[in-house]
Amino acid sequence: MTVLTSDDAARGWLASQPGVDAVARARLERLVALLIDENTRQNLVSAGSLEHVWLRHIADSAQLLVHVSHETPGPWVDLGSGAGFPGLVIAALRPECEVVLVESRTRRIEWLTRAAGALGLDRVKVAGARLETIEPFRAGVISARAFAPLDRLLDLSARFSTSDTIWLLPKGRSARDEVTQLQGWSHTFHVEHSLTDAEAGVIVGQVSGRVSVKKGRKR
Ligand SMILES: C[S@@+](CC[C@H](N)C(=O)[O-])C[C@H]1O[C@@H](n2cnc3c(N)ncnc32)[C@H](O)[C@@H]1O
Repeated sequence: MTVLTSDDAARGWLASQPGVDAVARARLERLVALLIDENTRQNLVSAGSLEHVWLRHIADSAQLLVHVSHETPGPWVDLGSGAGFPGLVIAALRPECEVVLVESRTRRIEWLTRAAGALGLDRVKVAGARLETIEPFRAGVISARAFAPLDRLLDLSARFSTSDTIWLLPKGRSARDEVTQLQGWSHTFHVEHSLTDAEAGVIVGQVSGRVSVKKGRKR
């Protein structure tokens, strides 16, 4: 199991990924510079995490691409994008893919819009509203980092999912428990290990719909 433990290792890993050419790396460098600057004005990410920004935010986001193929159709919908993780990193690495960033806080909406513009990511759409109010559409991929527990995430966003939609959910240490305890959904979720944290997992899978849960049965 590979686990990256430093910014140097994270940058080396990124450079080795298919399709991550000099242009893509330059886009990520620019994103990091913009983030560090904006973080002096609003609290997008913790100051401590900026000391390891390539590991904690850039590689942590980019690792999701390992679980989809280049042909996986969009749009890629990132829920609760906040500072832009993972959504802006995905857009920077796959500029041809339509990426929808869902975010409700005004200053973060402004940041996401500005950053996407500065990076020339014209296939990024910032859906600046509460997720609950957004008209449903069919997502090719749904991602969400630090947004909501799995059961709530499904309740909020399954309306964007078809049985083909791939869900990619970086979940920290709770990943396995969240999948085990999930009830009421027919799904193929499993947990992949995180490349950036030995204790963390990424929930990967598809959802085919709700199922009824029988209550009160004892084995
Ligand atoms: C903890 S932050 C995580 C941000 C980012 N995904 C990351 O990992 O760095 C959660 C983000 O979700 C946004 N958010 C929370 N509830 C939301 C909702 N119902 N609709 C849209 N955005 C929401 C918050 O404003 C915040 O920016």
